Amino acid sequence: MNIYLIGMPGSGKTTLGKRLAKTLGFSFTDLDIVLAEQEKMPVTEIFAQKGELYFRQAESECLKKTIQLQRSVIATGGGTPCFFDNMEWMNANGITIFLDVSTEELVKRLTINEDATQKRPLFANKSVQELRSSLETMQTNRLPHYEKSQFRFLPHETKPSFVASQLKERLPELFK
Ligand SMILES: Nc1ncnc2c1ncn2[C@@H]1O[C@H](COP(=O)(O)OP(=O)(O)OP(=O)(O)O)[C@@H](O)[C@H]1O
Ligand SMILES: O=C(O)C1=C[C@@H](O)[C@@H](O)[C@H](O)C1
Ligand SMILES: [Mg+2]
Repeated sequence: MNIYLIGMPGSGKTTLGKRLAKTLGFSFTDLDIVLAEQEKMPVTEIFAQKGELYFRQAESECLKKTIQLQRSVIATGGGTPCFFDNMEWMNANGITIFLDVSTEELVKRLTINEDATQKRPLFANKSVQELRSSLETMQTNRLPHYEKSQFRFLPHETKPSFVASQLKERLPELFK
């Protein structure tokens, strides 16, 4: 059984994912990294060279291959739950956790330094106002998908020990 972390870019999937994996004794997998390795180019390049449709199809295939993993905390891409049957598939095959972070908090996190903005292709080269506006639109469109997750945590609730205890309380059979 794998755990899928879901949420907007900057919502903390990688940060929590690595720590939660350690706490639970699971491995950690970053779907964007697996996809980049498979395609032999960074996700920014896949978008730029092959377009979004190609990216989304490859992403979905890559997601489904995670069925082969056991006991892994998987950070999904920000858009993963919003395409094809990905969200339903994750709910049917694993535990889904939505990291629910406000637009204002995302703006802060994504503008904290140049690196934070540039490494996220959907937001590079935007003013703070443009960034806020695209995050707002994106979040509104994506929320109906994210909300299908089985668990939802706000930023102050993402201490790995707390998340682990909530998972064990609701799904004790999985952690025996
Ligand atoms: N609970 C938290 N409270 C405050 N800051 C946080 C929290 N979790 C993560 N951060 C910070 O927010 C930023 C984004 O976190 P992270 O890279 O883990 O997000 P992500 O969801 O993996 O993003 P992406 O989808 O782009 O890979 C980092 O600077 C991280 O230190
Ligand atoms: O929010 C998104 O649509 C994306 C987020 C990243 O994790 C990558 O999966 C890619 O840059 C697309
Ligand atoms: Mg990440």
